Amino acid sequence: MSRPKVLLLGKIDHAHDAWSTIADIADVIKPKSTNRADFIAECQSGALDGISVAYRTFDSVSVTGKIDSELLDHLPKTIKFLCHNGAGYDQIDVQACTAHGVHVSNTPTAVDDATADVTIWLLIGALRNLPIGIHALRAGKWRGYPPPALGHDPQGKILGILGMGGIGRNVAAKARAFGMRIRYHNRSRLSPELEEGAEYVDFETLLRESDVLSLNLPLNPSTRHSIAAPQFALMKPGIVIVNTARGAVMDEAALVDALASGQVSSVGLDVYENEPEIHPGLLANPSVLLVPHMGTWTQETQQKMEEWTIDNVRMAVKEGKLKSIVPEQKSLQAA
Ligand SMILES: O=CC(=O)O
Repeated sequence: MSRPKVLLLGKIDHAHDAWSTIADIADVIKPKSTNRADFIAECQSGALDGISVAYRTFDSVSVTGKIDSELLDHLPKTIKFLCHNGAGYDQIDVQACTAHGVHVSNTPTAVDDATADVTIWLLIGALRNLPIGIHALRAGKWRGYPPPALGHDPQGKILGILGMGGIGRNVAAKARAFGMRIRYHNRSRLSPELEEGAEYVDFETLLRESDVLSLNLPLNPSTRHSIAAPQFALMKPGIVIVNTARGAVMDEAALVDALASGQVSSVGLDVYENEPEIHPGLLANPSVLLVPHMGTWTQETQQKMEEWTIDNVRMAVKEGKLKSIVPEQKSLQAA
């Protein structure tokens, strides 16, 4: 019997030992292409024929483009599993994968601590006006007393969390240590054990009453621009917003307007609507805290994410199922 074939889209940077175990159970194929047109031609040439499982990284989008219907039409019909290294899988059209019989996995839980840590860092930094101080110091404008804009303490403030999955709950746990009062909105209310005292509120109440809003929801067609001009208008004036989810869950141009009017006093952002481009209005604003998509950017977490993805590849090859199939496809896989 011929050996299973696994397609590697992107590269393994950390979990080399775990990846080497895949070579024991399957032939690994790496595409030669460096752009979508060539990749499609490579599929058409038959070079990838017979693959049943693919491992993909976030950066491999530069080779394949989005995993959409067009691409799936060109991939060999033998592909049944797509193992994505990352928590967010907005580069993948899951509906199209389902229609093509491809099951998709991501890396939940592996990213929770690192992403929540950066969320808290951005939250405290934005709340305390640290960017203004940092800019003043670097511009040689520090005269021995802090710049005039006073920050705010987190203690007693309402933190509204939009999206209470693993990352949202981890943010809540960490924010409690800073004395914040936690409220959340989610597609569905959590069990009391998962809520751990966080108060479930409707979306509008979350917007109207939060002092700080943390965006921790996945990006998909129904969450795109969840926060746009009408939502900014409902918010408590002077709110602080933190986004470590995906840029496009918020309308970046409307955010720039809300900052200019003072409706939003500051933001801490790890993600942007058109990465790696950043709206010039954000770059020009000294009171916003911006980092370049570094939520999971630690040695330990990158290693965990690769190992998690490799576990999915191994299960797909050996058992024909995934360790962490994405929620939209849960019903397609028997427990
Ligand atoms: O952005 C990081 C991830 O989706 O894992």
